Amino acid sequence: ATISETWDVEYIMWAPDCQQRVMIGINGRFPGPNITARAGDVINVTVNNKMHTEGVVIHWHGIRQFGTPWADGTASISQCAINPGETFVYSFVADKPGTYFYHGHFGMQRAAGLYGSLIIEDSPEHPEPFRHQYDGGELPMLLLSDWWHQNVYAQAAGLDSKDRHFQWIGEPQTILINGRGQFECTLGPARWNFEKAIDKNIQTCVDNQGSCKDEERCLRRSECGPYCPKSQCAAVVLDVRRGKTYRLRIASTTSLSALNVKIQGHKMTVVEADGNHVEPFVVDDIDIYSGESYSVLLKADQRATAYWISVGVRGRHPKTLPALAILNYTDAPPSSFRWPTEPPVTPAWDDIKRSKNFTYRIKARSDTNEPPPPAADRQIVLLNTQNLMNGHYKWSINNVSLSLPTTPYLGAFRHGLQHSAFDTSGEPPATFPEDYNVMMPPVNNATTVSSRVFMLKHGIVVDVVLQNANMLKEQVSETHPWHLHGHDFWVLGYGDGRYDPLKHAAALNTVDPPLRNTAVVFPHGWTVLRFIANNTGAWAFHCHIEPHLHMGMGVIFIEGEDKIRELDVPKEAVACGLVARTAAVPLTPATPKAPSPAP
Ligand SMILES: O=C1O[C@H]([C@@H](O)CO)C(O)=C1O
Repeated sequence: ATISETWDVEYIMWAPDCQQRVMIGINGRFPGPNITARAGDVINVTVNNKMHTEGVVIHWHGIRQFGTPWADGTASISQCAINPGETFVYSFVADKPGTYFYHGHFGMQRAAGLYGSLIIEDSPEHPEPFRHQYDGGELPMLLLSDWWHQNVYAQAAGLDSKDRHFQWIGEPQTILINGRGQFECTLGPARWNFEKAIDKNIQTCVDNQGSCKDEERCLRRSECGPYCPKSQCAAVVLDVRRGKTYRLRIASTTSLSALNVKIQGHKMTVVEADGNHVEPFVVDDIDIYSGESYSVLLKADQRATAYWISVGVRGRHPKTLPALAILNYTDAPPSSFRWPTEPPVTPAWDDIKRSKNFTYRIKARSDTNEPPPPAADRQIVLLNTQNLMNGHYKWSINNVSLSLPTTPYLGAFRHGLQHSAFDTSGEPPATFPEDYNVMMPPVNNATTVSSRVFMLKHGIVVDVVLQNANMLKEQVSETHPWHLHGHDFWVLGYGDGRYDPLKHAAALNTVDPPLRNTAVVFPHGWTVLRFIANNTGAWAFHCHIEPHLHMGMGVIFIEGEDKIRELDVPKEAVACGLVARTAAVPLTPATPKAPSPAP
């Protein structure tokens, strides 16, 4: 089947946390439309850029884009930003079942609200082994994000400013669940919604479109600031029936925050991560980093009443209240209703040991496991450091901070213009000095910026060692979730301190490592990944923290250079910069070739 959507991307006034701001919406709403497809379907999304003053692209996070690298939606990498007033059609195959989302990938547009959920259901050709284990069906997916009152243009300007004018974005004002949160208000609006959930006689003040029907009544009911006029911030309610088991999809598109999801009185069985099956394991709560997704099985096996779902910040000193949603047993007799006491408390933000325990437990599912190739053809070591360049804060990889060219890499390689489009003086470094101490601030904190790329021969097996380090300040190192475009990778292992192949290589897991598209590197630690470079294209690999990518925390892989020259890249994907001015070969017509299935 073919799923077709037409989207107008535009600035909208919206109140995601009960306070109205300008956001980037799709078809007049935030978050954008939910897309549901079946594995093997073709998804066509026509994007009209209705913003007057900036370009836009949409990235389909977790979709590998085999044969359609120009549809990956990364500005300056896989395509030109769609100009104001212009249209671009994304057409790609929903290659495998799983929990995904989409988001803007130009500037900091994701943090401005440009995102939505993308669910790919299984099919006879791509069955999910746990599909018969949830007799209650699926609950609405929870897409988690964080929200700032300062707009992203101010955030970017602050990050770009020099010396003492540098402004870090700080902690978010509000955590959002499906684009809804309650600023500085833990229980008010959530509690109102809670009453509504357990007593269907209390009429909602919100119509199906999310606008206000009865402003006055809702204002009276609100316990925490003006609520109903901003009914866009009403808490999410998940309805269940006692005795049934449900599938709950959870994904995080946060700009910064690592989160933890805890459902009062209930355990969860983790079965899927980033569209891959994991060996089922039972938890009280789950950690989720930006860029990750999970499916959990949830059995409604408690007393029939209503329960809180808390989403709290981990990994950074929180200044943000946990977000709340409600798990509501619809078969609760009114007489059995009891206010849940307090929402459950998510684990301490700095209990890194607990975070590691959770992450280390994730393994490939034993009955569908496809282990990685036993060895790699190439190893790339990526040291992550915070640096200063002429007074500007940067994040660097082996002392090189990524700066994107104006001509997208894919277009430059397709048309043989790479030597004029960006720095082809060689690859960026694939290692760092022996004597670098990852436990200490950099001795020399200067860095360089560059648009250089790693060139990967088609089909080779690549190992990446992500090496974390101390920041500019002593005794501080942060967690970074790294996301790879165009691929899943096997996560072979994690460890503390500096990765030493002599000591650690033998202990890497090549038996049942999980396949993922996002993996964290813990403070002062390392993570080793393996992937097969079998997808011709230009792919970003970067920290999924929006301000960190903005500050240069990423690298580019060019795969199958000669095969890129043969790709039928649609003209409108890359007709900007040098390609528009000097394309040496004729641009192919605007009709994209039908996307090909995964190899
Ligand atoms: O890039 C970052 O900058 C700040 C801080 O190091 C400087 O204010 C922070 O926490 C980051 O992750």
